[in-house]
Amino acid sequence: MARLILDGVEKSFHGAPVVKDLNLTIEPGEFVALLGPSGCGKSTILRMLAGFESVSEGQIIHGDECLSSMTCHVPTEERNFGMVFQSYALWPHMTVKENVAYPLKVQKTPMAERRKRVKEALEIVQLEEYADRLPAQLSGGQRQRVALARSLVTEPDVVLFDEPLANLDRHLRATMEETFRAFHKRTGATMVYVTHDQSEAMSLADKIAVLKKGQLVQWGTPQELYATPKNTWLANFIGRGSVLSVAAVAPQEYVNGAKLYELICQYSPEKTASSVLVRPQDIEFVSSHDAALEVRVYSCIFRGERYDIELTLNDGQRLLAYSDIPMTLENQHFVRLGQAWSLESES
Ligand SMILES: Nc1ncnc2c1ncn2[C@@H]1O[C@H](COP(=O)(O)OP(=O)(O)OP(=O)(O)O)[C@@H](O)[C@H]1O
Repeated sequence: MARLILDGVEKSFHGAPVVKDLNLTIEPGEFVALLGPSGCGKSTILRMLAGFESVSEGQIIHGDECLSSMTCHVPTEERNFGMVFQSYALWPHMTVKENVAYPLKVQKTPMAERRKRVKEALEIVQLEEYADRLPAQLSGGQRQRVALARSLVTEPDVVLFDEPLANLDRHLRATMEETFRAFHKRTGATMVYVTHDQSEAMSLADKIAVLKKGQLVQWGTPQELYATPKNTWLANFIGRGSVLSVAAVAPQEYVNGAKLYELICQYSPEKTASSVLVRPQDIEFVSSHDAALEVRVYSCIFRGERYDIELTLNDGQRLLAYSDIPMTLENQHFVRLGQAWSLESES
């Protein structure tokens, strides 16, 4: 197993850049998500990793081998990468076991070894009993598990996933996330997973590369992205919370409750302002007016385990808080904010 490095990778189509100066080092066995809105270049990056696309600049290195650069290009079939697509891409006329065996057939693996590996792969995705069925006789989740099994029979160093859960319903997605986690643990392969769903990326990946318009916005663990997002765009994209305009403060630092109270009170739209992220769990409803903000209830939504309360500050800004009990619209309350994270303005 080897490290996968994207070093200054760029991609342009007809002169229009879609991936810009991308630098990522993916450690062996890491589960990495490429996350971003539609059109940000995720699939293009995956296609360059797979070898379906060349790079316009920079290089992709795996271990000590150059996979792609201006001067080299290792073809897809020589990369030993597995691939799983949104559309499953199964052969409809082949049974489950024939589909799973297909990459081994192409590699001309001896029959006995082929049987053994197919059996093992079907075991990992818990589809042994379905080996003789055709894809049309399976559910969406089962078809995606066949695609998973097929991606791992060749014992790939890296498995690439392009929105593999996009066609499944919410319940099945949760089950499949479990399958992916188990699959990763069992195989230990490096995984690169494209998604536009932040909760999917957060729950599956060791590290996430968040992309916007072909550019890397932030690269870090899910916990880092949640706790210390770089800018206002990322703060709005990852997790739940409120971005507030406050009086000027240095970016990329935690602001404690007392300081935050001052910054909110000193804020005026005419002066230089900063943005801070306040997570709902850092908002406390209090009875004392002392160093507390006056708010009004704008909306109250039941979420099962709690209520989402949207509050309006005196200057009209909105703040999302949680409550165990419902609150009446327009009622006045006082809140104290425990802390906030200061953000860079969006570039
Ligand atoms: N072969 C191509 N020729 C020209 N433009 C392309 C080509 N492939 C992708 N693009 C453009 O590159 C940009 C990035 O596309 P890409 O499919 O990588 O985005 P994405 O983040 O995966 O989006 P989605 O989540 O919608 O699949 C888009 O503007 C797209 O139109």
